[in-house]
Amino acid sequence: MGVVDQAFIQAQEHRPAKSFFTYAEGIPLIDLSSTDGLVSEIGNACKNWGFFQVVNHGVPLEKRQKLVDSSIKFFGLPLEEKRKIRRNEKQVLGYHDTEHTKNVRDWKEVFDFTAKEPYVLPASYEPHDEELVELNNVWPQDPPELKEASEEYVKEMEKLAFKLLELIALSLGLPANRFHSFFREQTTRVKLHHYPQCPAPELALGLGSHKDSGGLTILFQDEAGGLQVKSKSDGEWVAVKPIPDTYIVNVGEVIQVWSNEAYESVEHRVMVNSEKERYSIPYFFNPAHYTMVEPLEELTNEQNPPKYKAYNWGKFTTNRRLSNFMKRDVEDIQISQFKIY
Ligand SMILES: O=C(O)CCC(=O)C(=O)O
Ligand SMILES: [Fe+2]
Repeated sequence: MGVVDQAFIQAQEHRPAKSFFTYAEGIPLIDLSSTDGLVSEIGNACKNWGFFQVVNHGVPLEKRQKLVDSSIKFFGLPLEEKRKIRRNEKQVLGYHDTEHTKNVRDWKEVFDFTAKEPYVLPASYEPHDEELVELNNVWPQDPPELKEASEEYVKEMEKLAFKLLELIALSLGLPANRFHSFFREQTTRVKLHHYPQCPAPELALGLGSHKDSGGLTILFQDEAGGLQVKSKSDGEWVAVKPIPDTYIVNVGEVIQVWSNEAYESVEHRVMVNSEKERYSIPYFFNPAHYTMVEPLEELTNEQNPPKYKAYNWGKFTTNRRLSNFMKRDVEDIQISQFKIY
């Protein structure tokens, strides 16, 4: 064993280059308060990048700060304290410090909660098992304000999520509310992330390269930075510059499939830093568990036939969650398994 445990070591081709602090131009910054051309700006950003940042997003800064502050307090507790609300295979909400992405351990600790209680999911990913589970959030005793901060935060975030969803629908030439019914019941989740300083940032990643599998992700990252996105134009990793009071938005694989690949979900990862720790909070806006995800009829035709077979969102996410939780011998489930060639 070297400075960091073997479980964290990325294969050579996944190790981060040293270009951490060079922020490339490109990731669009969109002002949500503008009335002119907003829909086409969103459409272009989704098409060309799959990622964009938004300002004037409507989420009050103090609500976010309250959650960030309570998250810092929580992660500052001794490990035994945090492990009292430890997540497990069945209870997927709570604290977790051994998350894996593609079978390599991530240099981070997390606290997961659902935006809508109860969180309803299939009991297993086996296709014929119809049993469901209903989960509720588990809050730590300390800090006591974490629960309230989280509950207030998700109320604000939901407004932003629906606004973005409408803009995306319009940009695809659909009615603004085209996606709403999928989100009437949701499996929306939030993750508080803490990426501690890492003695070997050239060998490990805070979060390995992946695509988000759900609907939309709306991410807060603090000023430490570290998020990188794989550019669609040249395949290079581009760092997303932290800009105060903005959110980073990316389309997940569910939108990729609904849009029949008009919008693609893009790979991203998090680099760690030997000097600075980092906090981030992704909000994963996800449809109801029973949603059958498939290309929308309006967006397909004879020239552009559906590129995917329908799949069940709940089964998909339940399967994927298991790989995040532990190292498995099998590869993670991928939407490419539903691709029609
Ligand atoms: O921490 C971040 O900046 C990114 C988080 C992320 O990509 C994820 O949790 O899916
Ligand atoms: Fe992600």
